[in-house]
Amino acid sequence: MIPQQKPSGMPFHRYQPFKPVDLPDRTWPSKTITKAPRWLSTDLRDGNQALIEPMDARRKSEIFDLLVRMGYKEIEVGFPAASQTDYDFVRYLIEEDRIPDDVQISVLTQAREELIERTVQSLVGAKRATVHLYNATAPEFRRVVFGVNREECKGIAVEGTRQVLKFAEQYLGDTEYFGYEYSPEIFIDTELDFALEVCEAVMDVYQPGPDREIILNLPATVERATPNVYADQIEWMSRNLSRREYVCLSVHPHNDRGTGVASAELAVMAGADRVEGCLFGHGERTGNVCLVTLGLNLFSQGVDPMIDFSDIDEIRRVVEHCTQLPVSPRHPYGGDLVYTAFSGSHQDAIKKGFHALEADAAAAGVPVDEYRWNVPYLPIDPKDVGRTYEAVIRVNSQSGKGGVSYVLQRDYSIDLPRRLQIEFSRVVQGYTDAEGGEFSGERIWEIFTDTYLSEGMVGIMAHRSETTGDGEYRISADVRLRDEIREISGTGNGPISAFVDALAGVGLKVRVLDYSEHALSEGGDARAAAYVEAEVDGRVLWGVGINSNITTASLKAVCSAINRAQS
Ligand SMILES: CC(=O)SCCNC(=O)CCNC(=O)[C@H](O)C(C)(C)COP(=O)(O)OP(=O)(O)OC[C@H]1O[C@@H](n2cnc3c(N)ncnc32)[C@H](O)[C@@H]1OP(=O)(O)O
Ligand SMILES: CC(C)C(=O)C(=O)O
Ligand SMILES: [Mg+2]
Repeated sequence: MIPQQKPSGMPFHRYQPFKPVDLPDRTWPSKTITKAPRWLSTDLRDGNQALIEPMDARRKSEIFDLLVRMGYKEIEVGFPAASQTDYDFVRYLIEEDRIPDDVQISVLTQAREELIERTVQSLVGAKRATVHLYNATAPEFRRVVFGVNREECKGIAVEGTRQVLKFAEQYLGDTEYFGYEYSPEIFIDTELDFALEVCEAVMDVYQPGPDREIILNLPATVERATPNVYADQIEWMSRNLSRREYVCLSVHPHNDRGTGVASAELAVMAGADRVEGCLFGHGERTGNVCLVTLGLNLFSQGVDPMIDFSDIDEIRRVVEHCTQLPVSPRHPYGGDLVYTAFSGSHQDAIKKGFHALEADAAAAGVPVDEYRWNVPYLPIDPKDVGRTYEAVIRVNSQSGKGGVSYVLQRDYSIDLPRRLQIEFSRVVQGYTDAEGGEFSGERIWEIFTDTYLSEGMVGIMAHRSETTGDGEYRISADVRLRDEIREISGTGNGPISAFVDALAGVGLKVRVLDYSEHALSEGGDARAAAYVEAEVDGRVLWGVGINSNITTASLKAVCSAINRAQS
């Protein structure tokens, strides 16, 4: 019988399900995103307001420069009426001419006259600037926070918009492009007809038109619904707003349910033109939607994100430094572990995938870096975001032969035959089980040399050989047998069989089952690795020899197999 789950005893009755939107002819589910939306980074505002230690001017400046370098063209730089630091930072950007001509900065304000005036004043001298005004419109906020009815709530937005225009006219005559953004905060919980009514009233004041767009930003201030509901809300607004061609419909998802990225993506499918978020998802509580994830999700679908993520570690370094918060090792695209496989079956598939990619690219005559990416378990090529392949395969107790042999090949050019891979991976498994944790390339090499290359009962000191007229191979060799040096000789059809014959003369019985070899390096000091699978005393095991002389390497491999049989 299937085990039965039991009631948790948790007070779930205190919560209500989110009401779906009645939109049976919704179109977004069959849409595909084919181009990047407009992005706005609010790292310096929403991101900053949620930090344990808000950024000082130097840190803000670092983030601003990073965003500009990455290609963000719309950047919310602060809440100037909040603090002197925020105000001064906006002034610094303008007065020190730090804002490129093609970057639109924006600043946020509550709909309160004195705050609006100070906010607009902070922008004096800016070539391009947007004032972003917000007021909460959801029923609970109208009732509890503001104590207003619908009409009064709409009045706050309308009056705030008038004041923005008044102060913009008073202070921003020299601004080449003045933009206006309005957010009905808590849009996600606002009755759709009311959100529409407020937005229309704001537009009636602002009068958007050709070359006078209005940004209507519809935030999931606290993400409370599944992403499909948010998408329905956005499609509904997009269909019902008047003057739609002059409206830039913007979304601002937070991540309370952990579905901020899905919400943003479905919202774009539903008609949103613009997305607000933060690098690595900083922002209030669980954060704003992550701009890195959104951008690289597009990239992974063959769509240009219009943002440069090619040095993801540098982006992460700056963000971690400025926010003083770490990025999770599991964070999509940027975390330390996201291009890493520890587990055996993943490593095996990745290793095969890399080989197939190289072979397919070569067959197509295309450089591998340009060839269509298709490697199991790796949604994008780590190199495309500036990572190397070094950290892709890492070894612990979950790893299999693929991982262990990949590391040996990558770090030491050792290309183990398949059955030796299996044998050695069991050896490594014994250590990982016993010691736990991750095993570095050096540690694996140490185990490899201890297992196959260390001295044992028998060792080869020197050898001489000749081929007779009838093709027979004769060898005489000086071997160390326990503590004695012995000269032994034998014949065969090659060095290995002749050596095996010679060993039989001193009572060491070996039957060679398989043999392979390869060069380890190129040039004058080239060394070779030889691998011998042998039956010794009824046991089948592998031996390895490494030497600059390939014959010596193969004789060492035979000795290695014998020594292993003694252990
Ligand atoms: C969803 C968001 O992220 S919104 C952005 C939130 N960010 C911030 O708040 C950071 C910056 N804010 C601040 O530094 C401060 O709030 C300040 C300086 C702007 C204002 O501070 P204070 O004047 O002390 O007001 P406080 O922050 O307590 O705001 C509450 C008052 O403003 C009103 N209010 C809040 N938001 C708004 C708004 N968007 N429009 C109009 N009034 C508002 C409240 O109803 C309340 O009024 P009351 O005092 O009459 O009850
Ligand atoms: C000010 C608004 C846009 C906001 O940050 C939110 O609603 O989350
Ligand atoms: Mg927000």
